[in-house]
Amino acid sequence: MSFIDPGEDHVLGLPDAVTVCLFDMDGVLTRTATVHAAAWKQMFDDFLREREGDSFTPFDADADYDEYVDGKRREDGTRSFLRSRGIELPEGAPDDPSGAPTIAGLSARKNELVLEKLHENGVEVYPGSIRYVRAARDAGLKTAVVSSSANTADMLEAAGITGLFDARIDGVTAKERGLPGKPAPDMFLAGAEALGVPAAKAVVFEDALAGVQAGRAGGFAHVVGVDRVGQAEALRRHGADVVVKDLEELL
Ligand SMILES: O=P(O)(O)OC[C@H]1O[C@@H](O)[C@H](O)[C@@H](O)[C@@H]1O
Repeated sequence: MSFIDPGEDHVLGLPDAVTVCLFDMDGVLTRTATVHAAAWKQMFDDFLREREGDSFTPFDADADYDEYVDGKRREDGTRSFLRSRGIELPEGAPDDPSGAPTIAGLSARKNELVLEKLHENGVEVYPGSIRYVRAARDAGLKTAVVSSSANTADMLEAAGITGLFDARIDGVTAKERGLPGKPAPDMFLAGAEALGVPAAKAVVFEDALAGVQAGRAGGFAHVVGVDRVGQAEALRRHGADVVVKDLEELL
């Protein structure tokens, strides 16, 4: 276990070997996990109502989101929640109409809803996280964003924080390179590789259960769980070495 003695002088709460920080985006850097959760709920509830009538059991934007959807690539999230309800749909094609009863169609509808909500409300950051990223860079560490979202580049741009990262591995690059999504470690490993280090020199910052699981599976030097929703124990169980409510706590 890589518990860090708070009495020792570790830079930014990290083991000495660490030279690279890999940050998840939604829920770690930006306040967008709740936007995703709301879009998933609207999409799944519309689908379930249509399929099962008004007595359907709604998608739980906390429990179902955390367990089946959070941190995963879009289509993986769609498949994973439907499977939890015993529903198997055809994969469909990328140009399926939004909302069509296929994995592609429902995933397209979810993205439409996310983009609508972000367009209305903009993208907010967690100021403590941004201070932490700046402090890491000032301390000479390299930084990357590793997010399952295919909207990562636009979100970073909308939040005005693109320039704070040396590399980006996201839902688009994962698809291009055929990388399996979180909880597989491949996206984080690609992030470390992009910055020229092995996993043993990199730290993962994650708020999603699938994300800390990916960090643990990749053999990273340290996995920091960021608990925004009161799931500290579950984050530890899935692989976090330490859990904080905000990265500010590590400054
Ligand atoms: O639909 P997008 O923007 O490609 O994002 C995919 C997933 O990206 C993850 O970062 C979020 O935790 C999920 O909620 C989201 O669904």
